[in-house]
Amino acid sequence: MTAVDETPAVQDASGKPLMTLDGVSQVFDTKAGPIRAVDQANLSINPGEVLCLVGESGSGKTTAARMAAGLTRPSSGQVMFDGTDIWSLKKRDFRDFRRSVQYVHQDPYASLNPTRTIQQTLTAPLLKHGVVKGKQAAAERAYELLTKVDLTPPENYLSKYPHQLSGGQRQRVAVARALTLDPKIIIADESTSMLDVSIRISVLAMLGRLRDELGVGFLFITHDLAIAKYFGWRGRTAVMYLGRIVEFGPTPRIINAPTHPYTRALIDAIPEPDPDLTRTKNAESLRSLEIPSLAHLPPGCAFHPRCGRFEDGLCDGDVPQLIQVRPGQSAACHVVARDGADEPAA
Ligand SMILES: Nc1ncnc2c1ncn2[C@@H]1O[C@H](COP(=O)(O)OP(=O)(O)OP(=O)(O)O)[C@@H](O)[C@H]1O
Repeated sequence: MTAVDETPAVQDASGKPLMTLDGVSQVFDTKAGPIRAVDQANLSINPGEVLCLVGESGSGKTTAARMAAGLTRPSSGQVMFDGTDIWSLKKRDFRDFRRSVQYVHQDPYASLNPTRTIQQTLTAPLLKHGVVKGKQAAAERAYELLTKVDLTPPENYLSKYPHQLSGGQRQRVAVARALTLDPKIIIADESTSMLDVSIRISVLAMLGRLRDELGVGFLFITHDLAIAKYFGWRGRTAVMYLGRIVEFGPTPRIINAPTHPYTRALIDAIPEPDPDLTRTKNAESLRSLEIPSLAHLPPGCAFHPRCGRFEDGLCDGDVPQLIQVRPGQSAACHVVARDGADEPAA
């Protein structure tokens, strides 16, 4: 088994991922002391690829996504886009980068301007960035975008305000707005978690269609592995725990053949088992349900106080490194590193 400094990436014909997070960390000063919300994360997104970031609340998903979007600057490490560190870009190039990477929030109600109609919401960025010339062309494009996100007939929506729409409709408008600037990557941050199940499924289906039709890459953030499975099956998934990536690999492997005890526990915790999800032979036993504070991380593996496979002296010593455990799949677990990963079921 070899240590991986960089998460192995499926690359495009040019051989380069579109975006990489290269050893990025984010430290926040809090009342309880400094916390590492993200600690030396390596991730890459290839053109048109879905990369899912999965973990419980507080694991650092949003913090990582905000760094990827250029909304916050990492405390250390680099965010590379098209081969360049985004924080070394000149102002105009940085603006272009921000256009290329669009963020869709969990709560569109908070991100859509309540005083703008849907038409104004969609035409403002088109006109501001000169994507189209003139109000008529902008209105036509807004019409097309609403059709793309299945808000039809568009004339029923263009003059409405966000509060006149349902949650699912607002989320579709937020996606349409993200599409106004022809992004190369969409960061979808728990973007369906506030929706009822049936609406969530229809919004996910719409996003999946856009993923396939537009060839846009996704950084797809969710606490729910079943949703990562649904949306990111052909992509890769990174599992985060307390600021660190603990397992990474092709989504089918993460779902059907997880190796890290934390990933296995997440799969066991899915309340209504998806019949396709292969359950680990024995449900992963946890010693504790309590998540440690980022301000007082346990020594060694941060998961060790909860882990059923904890070994005294092994797991509470050094921080485990993310190492390759199967081709394309890596995990940060001392026990898996020592014993090797089981062969996945055929
Ligand atoms: N600006 C900030 N200042 C201080 N602490 C922060 C800040 N932003 C996030 N944190 C802390 O960093 C940790 C990671 O937060 P983050 O929002 O990235 O996690 P998450 O996995 O996205 O969780 P959730 O699903 O609840 O959004 C949390 O402990 C959070 O309280």
